[in-house]
Amino acid sequence: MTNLIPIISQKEIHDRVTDIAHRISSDYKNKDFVLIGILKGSFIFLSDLTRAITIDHEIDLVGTSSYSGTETTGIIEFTKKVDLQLEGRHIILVEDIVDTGRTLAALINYFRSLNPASIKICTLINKNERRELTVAVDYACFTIEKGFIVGYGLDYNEKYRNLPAIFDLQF
Ligand SMILES: O=P(O)(O)OC[C@H]1O[C@H](OP(=O)(O)OP(=O)(O)O)[C@H](O)[C@@H]1O
Ligand code: HPA
Ligand SMILES: [Mg+2]
Repeated sequence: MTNLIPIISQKEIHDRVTDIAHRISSDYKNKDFVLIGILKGSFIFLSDLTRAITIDHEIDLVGTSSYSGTETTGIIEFTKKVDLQLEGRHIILVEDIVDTGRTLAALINYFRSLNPASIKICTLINKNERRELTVAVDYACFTIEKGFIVGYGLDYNEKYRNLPAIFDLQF
């Protein structure tokens, strides 16, 4: 038996995503920058974030996968690489959640090798309880201590991504 406990409403998500989009719009004024969504989990956050940013930017997507159930396998598989040329450009990696930090640590290594002008991290949820690797998060909509989170793009074994709000999945 699992239970879905509501923790963040659609209105709270909308308000925070709008705030972060405005901060990015101000920080990147007159800069050439690319939002890079990390699939699959970021697809809903990315689509709301990009539409709330008020200045020109481009979008690319990278895919990684490492979770089985609620645990990381520790192996970050790349399921899709980027298409755009990123050398000399400012990039913002857009995540749904930073948990152990392993996915972002692997991605930062990959993106550094492409010689961008800068790399920043934007996440919907920054979750501290299981952090193993230090990741400098530049923009976080929500910081939470613990739980396994689903909805608004986040899944448990590929389910619940379609839920419009954010829930703690309890077992
Ligand atoms: O900080 P970590 O412990 O590495 O966890 C965070 C990563 O795990 C999830 O991806 P997942 O591998 O489940 O792929 P998905 O986005 O397709 O669900 C999530 O979307 C993040 O990318
Ligand atoms: O709490 C989580 N929920 C969904 N996917 C995840 N991937 C890492 N942590 C999580
Ligand atoms: Mg997942």
